[in-house]
Amino acid sequence: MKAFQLIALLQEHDLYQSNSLKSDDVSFESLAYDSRNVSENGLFICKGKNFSVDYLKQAIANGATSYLAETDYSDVFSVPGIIVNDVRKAMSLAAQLFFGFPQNDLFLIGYTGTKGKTTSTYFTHNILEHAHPGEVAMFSTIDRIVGQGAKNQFKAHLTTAESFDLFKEMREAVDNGAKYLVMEVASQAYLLDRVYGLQFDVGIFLDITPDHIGINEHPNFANYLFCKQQLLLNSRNVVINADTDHFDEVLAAAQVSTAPDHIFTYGMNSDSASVSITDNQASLTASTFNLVVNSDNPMLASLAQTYNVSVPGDFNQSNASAAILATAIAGASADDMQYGLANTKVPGRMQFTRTKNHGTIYVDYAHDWGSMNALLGFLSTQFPDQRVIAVLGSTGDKGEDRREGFARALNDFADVAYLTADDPGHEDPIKIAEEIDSHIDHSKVDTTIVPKREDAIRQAITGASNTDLVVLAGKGEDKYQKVNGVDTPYPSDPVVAANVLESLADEA
Ligand SMILES: CC(=O)N[C@H]1[C@@H](OP(=O)(O)OP(=O)(O)OC[C@H]2O[C@@H](n3ccc(=O)[nH]c3=O)[C@H](O)[C@@H]2O)O[C@H](CO)[C@@H](O)[C@@H]1O[C@H](C)C(=O)N[C@@H](C)C(=O)N[C@H](CCC(=O)O)C(=O)O
Ligand SMILES: Nc1ncnc2c1ncn2[C@@H]1O[C@H](COP(=O)(O)OP(=O)(O)OP(=O)(O)O)[C@@H](O)[C@H]1O
Repeated sequence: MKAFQLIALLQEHDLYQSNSLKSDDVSFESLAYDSRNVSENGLFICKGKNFSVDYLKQAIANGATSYLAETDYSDVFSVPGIIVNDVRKAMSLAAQLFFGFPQNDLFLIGYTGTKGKTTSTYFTHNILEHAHPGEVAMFSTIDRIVGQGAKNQFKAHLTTAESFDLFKEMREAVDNGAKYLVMEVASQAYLLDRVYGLQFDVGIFLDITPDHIGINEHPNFANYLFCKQQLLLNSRNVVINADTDHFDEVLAAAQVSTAPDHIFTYGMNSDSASVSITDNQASLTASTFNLVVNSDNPMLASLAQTYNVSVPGDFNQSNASAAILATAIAGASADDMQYGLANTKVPGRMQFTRTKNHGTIYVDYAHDWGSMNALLGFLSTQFPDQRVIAVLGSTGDKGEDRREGFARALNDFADVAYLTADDPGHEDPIKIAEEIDSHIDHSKVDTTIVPKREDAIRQAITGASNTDLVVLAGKGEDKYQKVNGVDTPYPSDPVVAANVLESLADEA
């Protein structure tokens, strides 16, 4: 990457301020935002609220020959700098340039929403993989897929990676033959300019409920909604859930930059949506629905079919419909969609085990009011004769208002609750459980506080009869508990449940 190319790009975006390079013809052979990862002849990016000049010092010692920053450090270091007025935006552009604009070789699908991003991303990946085997990359909260084989699949650190990592992984995917990329776009991605300058072929808005508001996240709900809407403003085609809260505002935001024939909507029994979900039938382990096409757009005509979804929950029919529209725009057939939806499992999302004597056990990632309400509401309304037994906690150090929300969902839909630890952080898990408990209506919910999660799961499963629905909520397949700033090893909910069933001689 030549310095003059970067400077020209920064100027185009009104980000450039000055430089102290001897010549703008110099090249950089590496780029890094972490001083520990700098290599020879590198450009080091100084960013972040915890940034310290010591990192720049270390970067120089490790081979940085220049830096990109909002602050001019020429009175401290002799190494020259490129000074900009917004280093996060500049980092995204530098990464795109350094990795050769990999997005230009990809059909790019992005999902935003408080809930359903990971599930819809998995659905989309599997539909497109059926249509184009080996050509579909996926960046989800759980994992990244940048090519074939185990070496090209790895765990994710963030839902949406820092721009540098994002474009690096995109480059790897393109070099491995990817032509499609489906990714989750967290609201923080726009808050922190991780996807600055990126144009999506399809941007999908799944839903919004208050969450992710607080220190290190969004200052208020208006900012959370604003950031989510940015995906629509940066997408050529837009798909919106007609049943989402704030639908009118979301649609109005999309209409600012997208022509009406590139805006698609879906909803439950909604005549005004482009496609509507009808005749939905749910079992404990799967569901089926029909899609009715209300639009005269010929691209949608073949979507009027029956679809089977192998991840239970009526909310997953909504996620499936989003994936159907997104992949239709990408050129997939109804056959690809039917195959993909019927053959997708999502780790830690509505993962179920049917036992012989202790009911059906669900491991699910629900960890805020919106998801808990959808999950418990689905089970208790669809299967009103079966008891719902929930095991849950609430994370420490953040989202305190989730605690009251969990109690509300339990009051509305649960019969029995075991309140326990879920990433307590620097807080006492018993105090968190007591806070949830203080909002519970004990005439409706039989509640027990059990500090250790393994014990809570054991008690819940042991006490369940063969018609009960046992929900282990919040941690999915996580193999750790965050305690006092440390990821403390934890076997994971599915493993704990399997061990309990083994000891009860009640494996499915
Ligand atoms: C608030 C926030 O998003 N912070 C992210 C951000 O931190 P930051 O830019 O403030 O960086 P920092 O941690 O203050 O460090 C300053 C800089 O010094 C560098 N450094 C640090 C140490 C050193 O020795 N040398 C060095 O150069 C760091 O690499 C960094 O560039 O950049 C870091 C990586 O560069 C991220 O790890 C970090 O995510 C934190 C861990 C986080 O938890 N973020 C959450 C809120 C988040 O982004 N969540 C979303 C949404 C999830 C959802 O929808 O559910 C996500 O996309 O995951
Ligand atoms: N459309 C939906 N509406 C409400 N709840 C949902 C929906 N889809 C999934 N859920 C619930 O939310 C949980 C998380 O789902 P998923 O991982 O797909 O969403 P996400 O947006 O990636 O979540 P997060 O941001 O918490 O990682 C599920 O385990 C389920 O309980």
